[in-house]
Amino acid sequence: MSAWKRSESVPPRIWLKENGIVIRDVTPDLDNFVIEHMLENFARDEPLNRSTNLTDDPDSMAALVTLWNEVLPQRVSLVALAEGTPGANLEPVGFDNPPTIMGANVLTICCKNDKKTTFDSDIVGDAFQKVFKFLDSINALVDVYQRFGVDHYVDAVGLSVAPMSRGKGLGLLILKARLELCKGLNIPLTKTIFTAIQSQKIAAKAGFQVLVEREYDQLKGPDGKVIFPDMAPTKVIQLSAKTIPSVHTRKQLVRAPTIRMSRPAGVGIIAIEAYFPSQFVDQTELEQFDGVSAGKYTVGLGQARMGFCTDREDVNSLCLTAVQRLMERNSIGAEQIGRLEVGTETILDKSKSVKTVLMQLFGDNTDIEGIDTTNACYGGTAALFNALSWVESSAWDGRLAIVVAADIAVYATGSARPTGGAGAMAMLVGPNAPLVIESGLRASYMKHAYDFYKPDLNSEYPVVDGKLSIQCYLSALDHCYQLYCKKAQKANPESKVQLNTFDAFLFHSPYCKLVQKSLARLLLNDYFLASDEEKSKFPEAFNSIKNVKMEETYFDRDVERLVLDNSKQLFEEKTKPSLFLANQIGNMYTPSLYGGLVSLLISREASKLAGNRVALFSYGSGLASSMYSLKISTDLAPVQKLVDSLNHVKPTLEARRKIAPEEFAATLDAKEKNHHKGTQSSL
Ligand SMILES: CC(=O)CC(=O)SCCNC(=O)CCNC(=O)[C@H](O)C(C)(C)COP(=O)(O)OP(=O)(O)OC[C@H]1O[C@@H](n2cnc3c(N)ncnc32)[C@H](O)[C@@H]1OP(=O)(O)O
Ligand SMILES: CC(=O)SCCNC(=O)CCNC(=O)[C@H](O)C(C)(C)COP(=O)(O)OP(=O)(O)OC[C@H]1O[C@@H](n2cnc3c(N)ncnc32)[C@H](O)[C@@H]1OP(=O)(O)O
Repeated sequence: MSAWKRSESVPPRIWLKENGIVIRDVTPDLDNFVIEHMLENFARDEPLNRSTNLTDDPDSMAALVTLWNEVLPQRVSLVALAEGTPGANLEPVGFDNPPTIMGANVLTICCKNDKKTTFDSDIVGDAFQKVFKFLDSINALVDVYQRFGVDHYVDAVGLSVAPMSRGKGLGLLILKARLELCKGLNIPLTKTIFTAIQSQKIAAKAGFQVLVEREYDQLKGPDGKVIFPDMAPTKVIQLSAKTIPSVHTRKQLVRAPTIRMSRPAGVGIIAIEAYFPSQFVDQTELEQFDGVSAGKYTVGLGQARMGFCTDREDVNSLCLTAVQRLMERNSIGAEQIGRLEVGTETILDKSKSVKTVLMQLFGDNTDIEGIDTTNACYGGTAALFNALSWVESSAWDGRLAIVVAADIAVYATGSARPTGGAGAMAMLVGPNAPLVIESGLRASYMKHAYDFYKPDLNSEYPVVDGKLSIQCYLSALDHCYQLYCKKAQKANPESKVQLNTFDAFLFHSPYCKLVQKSLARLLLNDYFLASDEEKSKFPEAFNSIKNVKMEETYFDRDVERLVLDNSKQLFEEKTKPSLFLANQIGNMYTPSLYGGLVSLLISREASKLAGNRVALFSYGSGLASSMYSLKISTDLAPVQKLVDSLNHVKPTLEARRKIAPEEFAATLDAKEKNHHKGTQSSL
């Protein structure tokens, strides 16, 4: 039997929950129940067993029990239970509260250096021996270690669905759960000999590739007789395998020297949840109400609607809703979370963190690291970086992390008021993610500045120097982009990073017009970073800016117009789709950049997102900024799942209530009057 051992840092878990069915690990308390189920169903109905009348042979039945008893302690087998029945919530089962098993898949890990399995000949019955030897001969037809460049994989020692539950897609669900288990345990491949027509059909649906196929009626023994007669309706036996795309195989690891063996693979964002208030003010109506020229907010700032909170919501409630919905939508149990990070600049309490408020959602699981992180709009990114570092660290225990960025952005009356907003974005972080954060590629720029700050703790409103804030933002962008390009070039001298390197460029969005100017600013950077030969490929008009100094161009109208005109197409393709929520909700502060990510994900079909490389720029006044990048998985299924989980965003946004500017202003006045005057308990 294999020497492989499941790490104790991956506790027993539910791998899939769908249609009222839970597919979970087989824990020791379930072993005997699973064996009983397998004896009653698999031993009787599996075609080879049926053909050899295995159930009539007590020795063969005993051999099966021995086999299952040997592999179950590896703790990779799966059992399907109905939600709400004993064991479905991972609670222990016993003879007082026995589980009702709907299906099971006994699984084992095979390692390259394993000794060949042998069984005590005393207990090997004729039927078992016949089946076992035959399966061994099929296995010998292909060396999966060599073929897939792996040194271990998951194999099956019996798949069964109880007769009452057959014909409802449960077998496929079990195979899908097996793929989740492989991902969770970092196993790059699963292989199985599918002996029945039903299991061959579900294997094809789960994405298994047939490696070997033999027709039963052509398989004859030395006596010329068919070895397994009466196999109808099954005609063939298939040996099939499926690689787990987000788990790196040894071959892939050799090709990518930057990935250390000890790191979990594909660390990034697994799922994301968007929450925003259910009312908004229309920016055209706000222009009229504020008495400014028509178009100032809608064209000048590029904003259509601004979401805002009434006094029924605060940052705690925004975060509670976003985190709870993230967990529910993705069937994540409280026990699966080991770190929770909050990024916010909306301070309700000078000591108690929002994170501790969120602990109400985690029941008995009090072993959750993380706390709040604050620096203007940058806190969400700092929180994400913390979570990623934890997953890649020696402290990681195999559980997932949640990062939530949430803020209520409100300004005093005046030119900044139309640049408010509110919302929360919660992200599930872990290995084998569909959005993998690129490792070793981050550039930060941090500096002391008073462009936007909140010195008055009795007021929700910031003090803001509008012009300085724009200059700080654009200067931080220049520094981060240039450093990112430099670091990327150092890591890979053969490829130069430019705007065209990325399929999408996402920015923190204080207002959409600044983001358009920011993308244009990157074109200016590309020009200044270009060699003379590359510069000659830019439009001739760029010659006029050959000798200007970057730091003198923040408010230079001619330079701005030149780069804006020449980056229009790039903006439409790479950035505009990510401004959907920013345009409809406004500046959410910490969630703004992650609202950009959600907007990108809902802007096109999953097939057009798969494989995309995305750059992200995060900025928080004061100032802290970073540029980093992520790669969307080329495996369509997890990307599709992520995109599907965001189907609610557009309809929810459309269902918001429009509030007249008068009522919006009155709401903000009331909030201003009552700010920090309430009791200690959150609404
Ligand atoms: C807060 C953060 O999230 C951190 C950051 O990123 S800081 C960087 C951004 N800063 C902020 O968001 C701070 C808060 N907001 C503010 O202070 C202000 O809203 C602001 C500075 C952004 C704008 O203030 P303002 O005084 O209204 O600017 P103003 O220059 O008159 O108008 C803005 C734009 O609308 C245009 N405009 C004005 N009236 C217009 C009209 N009727 N039709 C079309 N456009 C019009 C202006 O030409 C200007 O465009 P350009 O920038 O291309 O010249
Ligand atoms: C790894 C191994 O152990 S391989 C051996 C598999 N295990 C066994 O044979 C044990 C006994 N059998 C079982 O427990 C179950 O039949 C399982 C686990 C194989 C499959 O269970 P379920 O998920 O309920 O399968 P279900 O009855 O829905 O059939 C799967 C597919 O086969 C098709 N199918 C069912 N019976 C037949 C048949 N007689 N002829 C052709 N196709 C059939 C079904 O239509 C379905 O295809 P569809 O989804 O395209 O409609």
